[in-house]
Amino acid sequence: MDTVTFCLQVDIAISFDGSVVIFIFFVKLMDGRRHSVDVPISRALIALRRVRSLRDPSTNSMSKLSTLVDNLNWETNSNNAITLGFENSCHIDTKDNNVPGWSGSALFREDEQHLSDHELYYGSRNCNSRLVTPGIVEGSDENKAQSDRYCKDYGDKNIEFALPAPSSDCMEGGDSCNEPDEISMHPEKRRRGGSKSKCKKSWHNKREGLSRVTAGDVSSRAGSPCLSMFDEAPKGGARMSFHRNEDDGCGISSCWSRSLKFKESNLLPNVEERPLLLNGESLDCKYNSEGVSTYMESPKSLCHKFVPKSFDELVGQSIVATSLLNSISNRQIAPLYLFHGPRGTGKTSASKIFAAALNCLSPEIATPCGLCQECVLFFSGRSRDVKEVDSVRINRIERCRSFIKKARTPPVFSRFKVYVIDECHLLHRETWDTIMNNIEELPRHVVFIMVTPNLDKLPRSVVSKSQRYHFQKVKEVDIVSTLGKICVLEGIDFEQEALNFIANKSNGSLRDAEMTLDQLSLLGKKITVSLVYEVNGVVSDDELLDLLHLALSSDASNTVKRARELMSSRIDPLQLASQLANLIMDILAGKCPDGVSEVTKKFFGMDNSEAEMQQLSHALKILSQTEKQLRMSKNQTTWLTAALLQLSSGGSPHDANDAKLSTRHSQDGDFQSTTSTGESLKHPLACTCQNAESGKMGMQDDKGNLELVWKRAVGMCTSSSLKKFLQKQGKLVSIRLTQGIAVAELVFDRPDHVSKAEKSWKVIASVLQQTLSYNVELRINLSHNASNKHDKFKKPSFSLFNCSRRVHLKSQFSAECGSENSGATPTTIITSDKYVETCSSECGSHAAHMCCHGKELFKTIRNNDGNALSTSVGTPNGLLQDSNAREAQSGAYPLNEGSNKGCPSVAFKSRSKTGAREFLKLHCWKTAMFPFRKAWQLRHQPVSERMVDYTLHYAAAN
Ligand SMILES: Nc1ncnc2c1ncn2[C@@H]1O[C@H](COP(=O)(O)OP(=O)(O)OP(=O)(O)O)[C@@H](O)[C@H]1O
Ligand SMILES: [Zn+2]
Repeated sequence: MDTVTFCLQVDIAISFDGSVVIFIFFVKLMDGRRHSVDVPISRALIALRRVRSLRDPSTNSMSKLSTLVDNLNWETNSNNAITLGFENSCHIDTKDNNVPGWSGSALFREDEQHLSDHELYYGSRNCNSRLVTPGIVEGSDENKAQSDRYCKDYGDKNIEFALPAPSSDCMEGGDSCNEPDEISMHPEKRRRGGSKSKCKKSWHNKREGLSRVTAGDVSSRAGSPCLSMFDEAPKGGARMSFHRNEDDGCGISSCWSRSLKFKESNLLPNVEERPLLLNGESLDCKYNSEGVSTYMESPKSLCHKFVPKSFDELVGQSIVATSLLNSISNRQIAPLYLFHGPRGTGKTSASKIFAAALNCLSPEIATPCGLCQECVLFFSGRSRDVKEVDSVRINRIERCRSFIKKARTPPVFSRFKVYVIDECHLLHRETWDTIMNNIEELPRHVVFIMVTPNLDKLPRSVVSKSQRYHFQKVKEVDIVSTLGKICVLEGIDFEQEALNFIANKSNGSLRDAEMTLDQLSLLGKKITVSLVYEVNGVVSDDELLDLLHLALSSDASNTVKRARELMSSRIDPLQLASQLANLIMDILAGKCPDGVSEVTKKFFGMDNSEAEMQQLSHALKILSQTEKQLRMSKNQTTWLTAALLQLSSGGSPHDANDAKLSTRHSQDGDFQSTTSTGESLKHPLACTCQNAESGKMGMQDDKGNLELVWKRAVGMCTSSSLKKFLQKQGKLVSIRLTQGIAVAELVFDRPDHVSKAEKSWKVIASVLQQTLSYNVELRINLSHNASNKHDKFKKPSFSLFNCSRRVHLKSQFSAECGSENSGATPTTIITSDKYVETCSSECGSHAAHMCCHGKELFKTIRNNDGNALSTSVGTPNGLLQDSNAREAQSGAYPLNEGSNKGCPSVAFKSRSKTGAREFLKLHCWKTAMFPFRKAWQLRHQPVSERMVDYTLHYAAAN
């Protein structure tokens, strides 16, 4: 009689609602070969019965689940399957035969009476496990109340039915390979109680030899996500274990804090169509009461949704990606990695990808595959061996020690225990010390990935001992193409220009770009450039250029108007300053932004002269200083406006009618090229405006520069005696820029030298003007040392004063000054504030302000705004006669204030652009006594309290 041999094949599965199904098949043996491995059903039952041993994670009590298991209801159905149901409404049901596998955690819900919510680890496409559709077994009413209690008690707890994985000890030669059929409450416990058999196969081997699931492993392998894992796993290791998503108290969160939480059911009917790595959606699937998947928790943002999950998806970091991949394939894994670089460039994402890749079981190089169990565990935020560490929490020393202690224990499932410490610059010195002291001794399976945007804040020893990977800013072109892809995938209508603009403004941060896009997409409109401007509170490049042009043209009134207009409604002052600075940098780099008008494109021509470039770089400096000030200021609009008015001070006045910058060239053509001490030497004034915080423009004297300037200026003197005198006795001690004028301070050691120099002040001012290409205001002072010697002459009540003379480079008209004596130094005003008298007479549209003292007559011409336009001493003849400038003479206003003749408003307005504002603080000072009448530096007075300004037409100075 033929004997037909059968064996039992048992498959076990868990359904959508958390019910457990056991399928038992009778398999006929043919030709002495069996098609499946026979496993005694008792073994499977034992496995499930061991659920009793599960502890209540909150109370550590076993009782509740024991009762639960007691309520298991075994039934057979027409498919010869045995259905295991929980009595009560906890039932078992799988909806689709195509379910490739299972491993899930059941979540007991208060509002539902059955195991309503479970988690599923995706199975491999290659998985051959078989599942049949069982009938639904409804639980009886008798135990409803009891079941309710469980549902309540475990409302927030996950019961995880985790598939066994090869013990990580296999790699480390640890103490256990998994004990068959063990059901443990926790991996740690499992390990402790596990078999001591050694399993030393290399991790690499685990990637190979996928084999079919057989009945021998039924209870665990059915639906294994990655079969290769189980080829090396101990047999039949069905495991059920609690998993608590709680912090273990040592600063290690048990899952990726930023990963999508795997909260909901994911027994997807067609997992192949939802590759894990495509986007975050696949993790957010929920099953409703009908078992139909709905997307419950959509990704929070585009950044979230398009978080890169493989090295391929990491944009613009190919060198880093290649290097990391090679280190994995060459198995050269360092204990400490340091990912650093600007924010939003993919460091954190890359650390996760690398962590996943380290443990990925795929034989493919392009890891992580996203499909193997390790990847699935990891990307669902449930890996127990890859953890994100809160850098702030482990700053407590005991926590740090506990963290290190835990790191020593072998991995639960994976090859490597990977700890990612984001924002690691927040770690304290002691924490670093603890980590670094232990890092050498830690087992090879421990890998730290430190992430920081700020390498400078890390201890040097850490930096030098780690494998550093720098994440560069993502290129604009890469950002644009990534945004484009996202728009296409998301069905967002967009203008290419808008994407270009977003990319341009995101400063190399893909995250910033994605966030902007996200925000714009929520408006539900086509993303256009104007929409981007509006939403982001930025102004277009054309508008910026317009403002910059006005500011550089010294068109004060329009600059103020335009700036106010923009800042009142459209843009934050800080943002405007930063945009302007960026624009200037673009101009300096010869980079023309897209979409600007033809006229404005002229700004970006390559033929900007050196002087124009200097003016721009000067403007850039002012803006950068202003930005610092703005951060501390409450009145940002005013300060930015004030700064804009200073932009023109870096060069010659700008011709408002010309789209190009029009700074005068230095007559000394080779001045910039012959200097040798760097950029600041190219133009001595370029470095004089460092001290904006103090409210002064300049006063940062570069000794070498000043000497050079003085040498050159003196060299231009035609009179050899003067040249000699100035060379020997004179010293240029400072140059500072203010309102487009270079205020040069000369000192002499003796009062008679001061007097002598003053007699030649026009020549000195002129040669300085030629050297600097700036309007020059000259101050001739006695040197500090010398003045100390003459302390006896000082009178505190009057102090000492500046004598300043100003030479205007380009103004049409200038005020004039001078004494009666042609060519002689005009007599300095010898009066104090209280003696100033106001004359109410009018000069056309200009009010004349007169002050008298002794023999001198001073007057200040003010326009209707109250701005002083010029000051005169005595008759205008002195200087004009002295200067031989007929042109200037024609513009000189007459002494007779009542007449309009010679006092054209245009002339004065032009004049006012460069210097009028300074005149607001015009004071007349009374000197102490002879011989200090003109040459003393007022040490304890603000330098801005200026003496009478003498102005000289540029031509006159020549
Ligand atoms: N190189 C990149 N490739 C692909 N996506 C990126 C890249 N850089 C940033 N992103 C996007 O920005 C998001 C945030 O990136 P990530 O957190 O990795 O940047 P980070 O450099 O770590 O920033 P931070 O220093 O602020 O932590 C990602 O989810 C992704 O959407
Ligand atoms: Zn993988």
